[in-house]
Amino acid sequence: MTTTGIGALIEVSADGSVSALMRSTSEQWAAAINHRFVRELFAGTVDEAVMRDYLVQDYQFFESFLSMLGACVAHADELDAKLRFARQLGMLVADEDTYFVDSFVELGVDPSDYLRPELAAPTARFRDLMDSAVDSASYPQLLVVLVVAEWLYLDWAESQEEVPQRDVHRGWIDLHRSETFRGWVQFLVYELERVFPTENDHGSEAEDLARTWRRAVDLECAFFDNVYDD
Ligand SMILES: Cc1ncc(C[n+]2csc(CCO)c2C)c(N)n1
Repeated sequence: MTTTGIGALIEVSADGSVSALMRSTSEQWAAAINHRFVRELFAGTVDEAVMRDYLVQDYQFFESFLSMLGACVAHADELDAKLRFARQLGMLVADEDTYFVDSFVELGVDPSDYLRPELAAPTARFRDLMDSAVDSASYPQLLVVLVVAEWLYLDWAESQEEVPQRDVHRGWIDLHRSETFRGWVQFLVYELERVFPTENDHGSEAEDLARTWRRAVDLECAFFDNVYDD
């Protein structure tokens, strides 16, 4: 076992499939975890409208994300894994949803503004990608999207020590950098390595998964870029 450079908090086998996926997107990954939004979040200087916009769009992302976890309860190939996904769903309802709702109050965003907003293009594309993974009923496809979305967030949240003062900023960082969150990401990575199809048996399935991986990393960058675009 060894670690890669970026994503070093998580153990991956150096000659495994996940390591190869990681290498294929190292530049885009680095661009995402060092994004202006991340730097301003740590500094506590994110413009109020940018923070509002980001969280409103991310709440829409969150909805499809929950569907993916539900699909993993349905399609994981082992009982232990199903139980792990079910526990994560329960935790998200308690912690993540509470953060969103409290933050919308702090930022003065009404339910009418955050429940059915117009989707930005990256949000719509991300939702399409997640909804396709759900429709595929394929555990590896679901895992690829989950690993990118969760590992990349762990990576940026652990990238700096000092946290900002305000709840809305600090809370978003803290949600993604606990020991528990790291354990969850490690679980996802082990699962993806375990079920990843071997080239010989399923060459085209492996290519499909690699495509999904690259698309997810690109969309993470686009999701951050979008809040500065208008
Ligand atoms: C665009 C975007 N990508 C990834 C995440 C990460 N994420 C989604 S749900 C969740 C809860 C933890 O299991 C986390 C960390 C995000 N929020 N927004």
